[in-house]
Amino acid sequence: MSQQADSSQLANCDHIPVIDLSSIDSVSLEERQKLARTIFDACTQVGFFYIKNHGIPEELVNGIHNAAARFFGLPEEEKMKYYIGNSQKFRGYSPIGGEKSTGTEDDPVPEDEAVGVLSEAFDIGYEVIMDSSKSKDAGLPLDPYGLYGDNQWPDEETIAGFSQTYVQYCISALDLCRKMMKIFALALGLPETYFNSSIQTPGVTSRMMHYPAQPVLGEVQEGLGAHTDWECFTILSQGKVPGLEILNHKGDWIMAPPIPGTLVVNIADCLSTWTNKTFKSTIHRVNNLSGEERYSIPFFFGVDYDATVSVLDKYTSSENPPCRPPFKAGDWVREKLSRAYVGYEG
Ligand SMILES: O=C(O)CCC(=O)C(=O)O
Ligand SMILES: [Fe+2]
Repeated sequence: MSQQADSSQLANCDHIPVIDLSSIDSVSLEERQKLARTIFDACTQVGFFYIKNHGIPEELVNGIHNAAARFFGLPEEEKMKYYIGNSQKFRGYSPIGGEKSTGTEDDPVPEDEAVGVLSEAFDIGYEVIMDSSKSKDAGLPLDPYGLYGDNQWPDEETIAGFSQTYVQYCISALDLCRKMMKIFALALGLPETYFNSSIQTPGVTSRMMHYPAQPVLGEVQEGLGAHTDWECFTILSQGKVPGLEILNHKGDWIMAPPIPGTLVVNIADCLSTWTNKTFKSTIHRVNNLSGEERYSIPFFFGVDYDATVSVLDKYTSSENPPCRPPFKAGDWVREKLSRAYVGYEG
């Protein structure tokens, strides 16, 4: 992996910075620009950073972790009522071994060698009620990519308050993501509103994940194989148990252990593409060697599925042509999802 990955997928560091987001809402442009410069450095050197003072209330973070532990604690046949294979939009429960390591673009795992991962997941996608910028009766856009809607929520009798808890978390996370897109625009020397027209009905997904403890690195399946994320960026709440690692340019896996009061942000493929890979979409994986159960909640923020992701002119030159031709975000995400599960293509 480390030999083949291009440098835009490798962190150029030995540690992951912690960034204080207190000034994200500052009325002072100067303060916001200062924050944007710090974020630019983290995105171009590491592709990962912790955020503190991020504005997602602690009780929502604790609530979503409790909901995840309750969901994964259900008997297998109960969880399978929400099996992802019932959905044409990649929404629902994927059992242990149900997802496979697909590798990265530069180093894909061949289809016949892909191994099921040692984790189980429950996946949801964008709903209008998760979006504080929308009225309750706003509709979803036309969806040629088959990715909006159709969440399979467990009913109240199975887990009381589950969907409300998850939706509340998503509202708060989505608000934060919209603010982050403004700071990213500023960091790239663009107007803060640059991405606004592309995040009207953003391609948001989130999942709860459960990683059972694995005894020894390399002797059993990985919790989650080496990969990059596909959307614009991810906000990850990883509870109290370590397991996440990122790959650096020396080929070392750097631990990204939980830091109380913080969340982890990582840049993903679409935002990396916009910047002609100036922002790193860094390779990461999960191995839970802690001896404890690990739960995490990634929140993947993407642009509208119908938005075009296209390398910004300012990041190209005759020596540095666009890394990819323009593409629709929905095409990109659906293609990746269709390869991620064992025996299921959506
Ligand atoms: O569980 C984690 O810490 C990371 C999960 C992750 O990388 C993913 O779901 O893409
Ligand atoms: Fe990831």
